[in-house]
Amino acid sequence: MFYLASASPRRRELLTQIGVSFELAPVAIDETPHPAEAARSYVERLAQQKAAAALASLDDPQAVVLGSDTSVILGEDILTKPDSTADARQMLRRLSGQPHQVFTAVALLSHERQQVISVATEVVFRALDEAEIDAYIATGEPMDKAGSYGIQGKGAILVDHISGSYSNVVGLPLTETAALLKNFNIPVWA
Ligand SMILES: Cc1cn([C@H]2C[C@H](O)[C@@H](COP(=O)(O)OP(=O)(O)OP(=O)(O)O)O2)c(=O)[nH]c1=O
Repeated sequence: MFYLASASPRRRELLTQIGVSFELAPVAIDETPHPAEAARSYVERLAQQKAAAALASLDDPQAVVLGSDTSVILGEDILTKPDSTADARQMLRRLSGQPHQVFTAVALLSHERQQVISVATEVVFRALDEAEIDAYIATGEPMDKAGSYGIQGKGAILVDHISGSYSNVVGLPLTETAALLKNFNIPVWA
């Protein structure tokens, strides 16, 4: 059986989009970055930990589990989900007019083996004014999303352009995920 170790509605929708069948096995882990932890190491560690926690909670020797993590990287800083509207405002101010990177890691684990990959997409916001930032926060959309925006929702209005995988920004890089699933004999396009 194939399990998605995620509470993210985006990841459910993205996997369903490419015709993958799965059961949900969401987990909660500590998402605090280690001191001076590099972005790629951070997202790969969390994806692996989410998948490992789900695998350990399942009574299924045949289980294959997918864990994933998405973070926004601005310079040296890792922007995760905001913990308040003030935090969201601060992140959106910093992202205004700036190129940044979105990293998503995907870990596939079974009791026999594991593979972890990560993908980076560059996103460039146009310059935002305070009124726009406030109006966007008032929609409620930023609060459960890394970097305080959702490119697939109303946040699309903030984005000037991207370079790289779009689905990676939303929460799962589909091309690379399909390749990983193939390695574990999980069918896509079903
Ligand atoms: C940048 C960006 C992030 N996101 C979302 C994807 C992720 O759900 C979320 C980042 O938080 P994550 O910790 O990666 O995921 P999650 O807590 O939502 O779910 P789980 O850990 O159970 O898998 O931000 C968007 O939906 N759109 C975007 O444009």
